[in-house]
Amino acid sequence: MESYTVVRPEHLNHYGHLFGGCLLKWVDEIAWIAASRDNPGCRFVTIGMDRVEFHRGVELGTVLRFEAGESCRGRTSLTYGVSVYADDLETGREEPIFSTCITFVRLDEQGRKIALPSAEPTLV
Ligand SMILES: CCCCCCCCCCCCCCCC(=O)SCCNC(=O)CCNC(=O)[C@H](O)C(C)(C)COP(=O)(O)OP(=O)(O)OC[C@H]1O[C@@H](n2cnc3c(N)ncnc32)[C@H](O)[C@@H]1OP(=O)(O)O
Repeated sequence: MESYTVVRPEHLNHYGHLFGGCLLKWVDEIAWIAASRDNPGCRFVTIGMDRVEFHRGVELGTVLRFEAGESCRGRTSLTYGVSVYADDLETGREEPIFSTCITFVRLDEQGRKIALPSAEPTLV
């Protein structure tokens, strides 16, 4: 799944760059939407996020492109890889700025973990 957002003033930290917490929120939300759309009827909660590293500051007005896709499926959990790119609207080029993997667990109505709809676990 692909999604875009633009970095606005309310997303900046006190140094004037994108606040990392905002990026993590977007990444979690977009991966959750992708998992929920790919698995209709399933309720997912986030259980874990892989290594988080910010190697590049992101400026006000930057257009961010998010790419999320399933990378691994277990019994009750599935993992989505999310990559984030900064688009340069002047040149049309884009630069990778962040990536991580997020794991979700399927819950039933009572909040207990339950098996995913598909039969066999797969690993990448
Ligand atoms: C949801 C409703 C929305 C309503 C519409 C509004 C939407 C608006 C916008 C949405 C925005 C985004 C939303 C995001 C979703 C939250 O942010 S949810 C909030 C944060 N998350 C939580 O509160 C979950 C808290 N955790 C728990 O309740 C329990 O850990 C759980 C989920 C019931 C699991 O129970 P557990 O005994 O800890 O699980 P355990 O057996 O150890 O592991 C279960 C599976 O997870 C795997 N696992 C365990 N630890 C890890 C780890 N660290 N890393 C990777 N995998 C792991 C295990 O390998 C296992 O996998 P399988 O082999 O079964 O496939």
